Amino acid sequence: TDVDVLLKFKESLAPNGGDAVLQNWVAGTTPCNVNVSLWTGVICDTGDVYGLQLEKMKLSGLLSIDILVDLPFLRTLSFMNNDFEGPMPKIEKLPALKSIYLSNNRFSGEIADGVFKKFRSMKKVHLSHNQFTGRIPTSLLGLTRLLELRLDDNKFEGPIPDLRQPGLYLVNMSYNNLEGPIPARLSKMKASMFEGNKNLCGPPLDISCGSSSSSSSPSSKLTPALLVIIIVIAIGVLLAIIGVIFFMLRGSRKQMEPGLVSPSITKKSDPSEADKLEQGSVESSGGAKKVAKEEHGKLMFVKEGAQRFELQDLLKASAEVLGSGNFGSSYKAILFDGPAVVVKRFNKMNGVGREDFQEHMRRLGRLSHPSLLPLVAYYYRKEEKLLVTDYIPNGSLAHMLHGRGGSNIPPLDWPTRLKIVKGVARGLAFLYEELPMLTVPHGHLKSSNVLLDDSYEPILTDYALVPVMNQTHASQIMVAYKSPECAERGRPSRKSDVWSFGILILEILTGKFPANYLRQGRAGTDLASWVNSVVKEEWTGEVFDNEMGGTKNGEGEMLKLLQIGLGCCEMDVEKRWDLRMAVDKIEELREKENDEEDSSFATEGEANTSKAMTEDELLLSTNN
Ligand SMILES: Nc1ncnc2c1ncn2[C@@H]1O[C@H](COP(=O)(O)OP(=O)(O)OP(=O)(O)O)[C@@H](O)[C@H]1O
Repeated sequence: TDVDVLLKFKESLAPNGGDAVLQNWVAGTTPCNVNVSLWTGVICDTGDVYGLQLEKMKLSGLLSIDILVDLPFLRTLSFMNNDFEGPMPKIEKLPALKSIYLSNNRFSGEIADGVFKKFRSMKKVHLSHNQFTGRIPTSLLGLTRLLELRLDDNKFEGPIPDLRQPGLYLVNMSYNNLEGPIPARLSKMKASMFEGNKNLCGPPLDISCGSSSSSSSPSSKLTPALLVIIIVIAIGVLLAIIGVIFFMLRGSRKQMEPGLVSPSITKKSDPSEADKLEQGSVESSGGAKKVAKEEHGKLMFVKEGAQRFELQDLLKASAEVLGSGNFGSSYKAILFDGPAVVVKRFNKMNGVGREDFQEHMRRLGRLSHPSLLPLVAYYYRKEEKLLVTDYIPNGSLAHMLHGRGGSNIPPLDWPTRLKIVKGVARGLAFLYEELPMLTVPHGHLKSSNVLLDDSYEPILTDYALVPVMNQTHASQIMVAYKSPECAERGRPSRKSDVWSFGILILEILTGKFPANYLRQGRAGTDLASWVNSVVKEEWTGEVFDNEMGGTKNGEGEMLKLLQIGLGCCEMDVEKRWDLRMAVDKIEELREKENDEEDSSFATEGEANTSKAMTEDELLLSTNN
């Protein structure tokens, strides 16, 4: 049974730390109750074991995943962020897997070329940050449904196989010893996905492949006989192409009826999107179909220990509209015998397949940090998605900064504002660490998405949603996508969230509301002028919110925070601080100045911030 298999697996992990972390894997109990997982790290689908997610558990030693062959519904395995070592685990024994995550361990050695030969549905292969050597297995070429391939930070060598999968949208080969041309299919990916290699060439890198190939095949080798053969082959190929085009034209003329032609064209032009749209209904395995049926109309709980309720309970509960945001509406619902929860209804996620959605929600469900609002449950239907979280009564930072109106709630003082910035910084650092696969781990950091608890500690919400967003909407709506690099080049970077954080810091310090700028389409440039105005005012000393109390002896620290904000708001991504640096500098801040001046700040920090420039340079850089 599943229990026997899992217990055997636990036994294999026992000397590796498994006993300590898998304490509730106990004989006589069951791992799954329908879709609710009762054993740590087990993912359940309609009572079956669908996956294992044993991440960041300090597990070490060898990993014997071949023990798991007797779990017929096993489709996903993750052992990321542990300390496993030894050769590539025998994943080929589990050919039904759809995703395998082994990143951030100490696996080593060569991977057999045929390892991926038997997989039919493999979509995600993550092997980053290990010590794999040798060539990249060419059997990856046969994974027709592959979406994500991460091999970065290993010691792979030789050429990159000619990957051509249409749905492949994430590839990271950086920091290996790879060489040769980058396959044409990958030429539109970010250059950073290939950096740190010995000898890769061709787009997206700025290194041309020309010189090495011409030196290896000098023209002197082209004897007249060889030339004749090449010409004959070329003519043959040309004739064949003309023939194919001729027949295709004849065929398509016959079929050219509008209603029939357009759907197939749409599907072919973006197979990954079509694939995603159809997931859930096209799945051929009985298991997946069963899931689709069972889950229909069901709330899926991801937070351990959360009080359970049904969708019906939510519908019956008294509800209050909290607001209508960019994604849809948010409601507060007070359950009959339970807590108040917030239900956020998303209408911009329609392109996401059920499995991708579930997988991401489960990942979010496992995140636990005092500065993050935990996801409690989700609801998936093709046309509609709901996310359920706890209700936080104190409202948002946006409300506290800009919406107190005539109420007698006092304005936030400097120590509280600093506490909020520190909490946000820690939450962001946690997201960056836990979700290294996301370019923008938060994606939507703004003051209405920073809620405040009773003691004004910040709680971030609406984070890490980019992977389940419709990409067009993500780029139109999400705050990180309003960063200058997105406005200019249409692409976010690892520092786009830092930019949003910088804007938030400036908002907290100045009390001004950047949302007016964010709403406009050309936010990158409009916000640049806002930052610019902040910079100008700093020089006249009027930049800080005059409602902010508790500033006595804190002005120096406030100024430092302002510099951090500006360092995060650098238009130029290269010059912009990275998150780690911002977080470290924020942690050093105090409410009041000490007598001894903190010199470390001035050296490293100022060298990189706008503050180190003259006013003219500053205005120039923010105008760019
Ligand atoms: N869990 C929660 N507890 C209390 N208030 C919340 C909660 N989640 C959201 N809110 C508040 O409800 C209001 C609506 O939130 P919603 O997330 O729908 O929109 P938004 O944050 O204004 O915009 P966007 O859709 O771009 O995130 C906001 O004022 C927000 O601060």
